Amino acid sequence: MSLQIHGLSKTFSNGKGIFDLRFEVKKGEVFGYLGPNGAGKSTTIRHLMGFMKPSSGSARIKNLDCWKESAAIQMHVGYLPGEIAFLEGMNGMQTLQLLGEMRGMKDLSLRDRLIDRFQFDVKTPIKKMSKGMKQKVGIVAAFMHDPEILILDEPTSGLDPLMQNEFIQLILEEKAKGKTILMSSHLFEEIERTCDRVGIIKDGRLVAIEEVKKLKEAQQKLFKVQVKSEEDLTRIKQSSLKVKSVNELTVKIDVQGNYDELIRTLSHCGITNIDIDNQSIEEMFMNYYDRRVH
Ligand SMILES: Nc1ncnc2c1ncn2[C@@H]1O[C@H](COP(=O)(O)OP(=O)(O)OP(=O)(O)O)[C@@H](O)[C@H]1O
Repeated sequence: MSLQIHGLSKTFSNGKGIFDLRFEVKKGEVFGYLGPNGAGKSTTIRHLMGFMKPSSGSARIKNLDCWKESAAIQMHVGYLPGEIAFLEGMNGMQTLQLLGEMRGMKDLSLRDRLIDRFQFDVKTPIKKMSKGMKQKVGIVAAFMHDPEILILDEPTSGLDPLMQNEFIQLILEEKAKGKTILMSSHLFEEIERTCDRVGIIKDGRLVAIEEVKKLKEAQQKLFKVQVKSEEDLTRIKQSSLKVKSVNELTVKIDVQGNYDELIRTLSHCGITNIDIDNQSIEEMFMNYYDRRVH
């Protein structure tokens, strides 16, 4: 296991925090960490980076305790914070140079390739940079030393769609190289395209851990079928199909996985049109967000 969270709890003085979190991220896995605002994603990540001491439980990376052995851990990890704090008065390149020196980096070729890839002017003073530009500096800083583990807190916030796509490609390349990645996100598309599993956190508690592949298999499809006659409608209503609504001769049918009954029933009907809507992964996640946790 690359990363283990075992009964991790942190209670802030206002009673908020994270409570008894338990999950693991395997070597070579991309794990998405999802949840609404204030759910506890950044707090979990801060524990992984050794910036916060747990109230109880532990976070471990490469079998090292994240609080007690944070310096050793940071050598293996690339970290992109949710809110990046930069030193005043420096430009992008000076910032990356300083961070590189702190890591004792000799080979700067990956850094320079990343700068080219994310297309930003490194000579711009940080304080004049837009949020997206600062985010790009942060991405380069997280990846430039080719770390084996990446911990990324909302990595694409502030990036435009083109750059979000570039970032997704970068994650897929790193994944192919066997890197272990934990990333928090609000963006379902980026999770769907990159992650093997997702953990869903709400009010500081983990409400679900799912394989993205399984989620996709469980995806519901809504068939909007227009039939020729009232008799066709009756045939559909009398079947075991899950009819969601009927409007004149158009019927909406929910289908999940099993298509046999749908095909059998429709084969006896006159059909004038069929449209299919896929339930988005986002809608599926929303079901988890709405679940009450006791
Ligand atoms: N240092 C702190 N002192 C008190 N409360 C805190 C502290 N840090 C976080 N919290 C609270 O803990 C909860 C979890 O916050 P956290 O920043 O981890 O959420 P998040 O899931 O990262 O949210 P977002 O998506 O908005 O970034 C929130 O209610 C937040 O207000």
